[in-house]
Amino acid sequence: MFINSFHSGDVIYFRNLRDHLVVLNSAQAANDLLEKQARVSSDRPFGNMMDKPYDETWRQSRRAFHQNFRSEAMVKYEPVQMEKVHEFIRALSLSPNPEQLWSDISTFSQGIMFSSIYGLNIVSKEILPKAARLAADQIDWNLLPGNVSFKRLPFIHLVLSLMPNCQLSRHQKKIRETIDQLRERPFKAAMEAWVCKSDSHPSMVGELMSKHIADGKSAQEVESIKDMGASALTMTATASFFFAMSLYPDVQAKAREELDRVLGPGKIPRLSDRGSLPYIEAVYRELMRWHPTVPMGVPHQSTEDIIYKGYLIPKGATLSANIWAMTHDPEQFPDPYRFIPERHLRDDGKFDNINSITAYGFGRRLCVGRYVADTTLWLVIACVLATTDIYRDDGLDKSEALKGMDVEEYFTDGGLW
Ligand code: HEM
Repeated sequence: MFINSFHSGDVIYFRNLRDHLVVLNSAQAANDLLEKQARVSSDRPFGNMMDKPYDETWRQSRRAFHQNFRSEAMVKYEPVQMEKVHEFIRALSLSPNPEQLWSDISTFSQGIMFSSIYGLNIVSKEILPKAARLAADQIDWNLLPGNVSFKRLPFIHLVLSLMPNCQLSRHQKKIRETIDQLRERPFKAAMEAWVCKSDSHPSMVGELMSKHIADGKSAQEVESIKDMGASALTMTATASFFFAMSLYPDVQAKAREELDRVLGPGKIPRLSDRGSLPYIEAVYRELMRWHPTVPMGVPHQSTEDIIYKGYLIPKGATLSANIWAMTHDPEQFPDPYRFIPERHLRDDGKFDNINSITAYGFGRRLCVGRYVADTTLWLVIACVLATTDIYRDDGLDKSEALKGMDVEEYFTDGGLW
């Protein structure tokens, strides 16, 4: 039986134009459908900015990306990460005003990704940060269930090309231009820099190119990693961190106490200090829970009919994991709207593996950049807390900052901007 809409507690189904849309509201449903049924739920629906089909090209690029950015490979990027974090802290201390902060956060997040993926040292404080901000807006819009359903209408591309000035056509054009700025141009620049041997950082493009020259086989791998830039997400997470710290001065104070006690005052933390700084780790985990960067996940698509709890989820259905609902489940996280790092501290002093951080998604499509995002965010949190006092600049007493304030107003449906 196929029905037009159903709601089975943690799973919602509805139809938009020709799209079958399924929203998974619990970790259990996401686990049942995206992990256990990964063989038939790992495609991507056509039309959003991350719509790589589940095929051999995806497998190649995922393998290449994983080899370069798996947990054990992270150590080679630490010098670049530290250099960029230091630049960022210097920029904060030189121009500590809120307007400049957004630009510094964008430049920093882009800087790390462009160094480690492309081996490029970006100097522009204008074009790329602006493009990353635009991408964040567009990812926002693209990832909400149903927002790209119009792309499945027959002849829609022809119709849009005949109406270049309608709002939808202009929006699509803007997306193409942003992708060009963030993906194609840096890739070309990286290729040229590699040919000129001017690249001094270890980088993914550099390594793949060397491999390509050595075995003559991986040109397609090199080409395919163009799609692998998602630094807008690190950028929005970093911005959320500053926002959270401005609201929770008590968390800042506890974090600073731990840093001073364990490392000594004035010492800048390194990744090797991570295991001895549980409160900083808990701040990072809470940041990923409190405002997950992609609250509705990146949609998956079923490649076969799936029967779930007696309902038919048809082949081609879009499956969106409602990460927001999962990380705000009051049964699992009491008082879920408050930023409480202590909820992640356990008696045995251990933390779950980062693969279990819900914000990084599910199954075979789990964020492939999670280790680079994880180490970058940890470093920025630890280093900023060790050197910078973050507070609201609106004359409010720090302890009064939260009273009567609607925190959610500061966020869009998808990300932060
Ligand atoms: C705060 C940082 C980040 C968060 C919260 C995040 C989250 C996510 C999520 C939720 C997905 C979709 C998973 C799914 O389909 O279930 C994803 C996919 C992906 N992420 Fe991330 N991400 C972050 C940073 C990054 C970075 C820095 C990179 C690149 C260096 C990256 C590269 C990717 C790629 C390429 C995919 C698509 C994987 C695929 O389709 O196979 N991400 N990410």
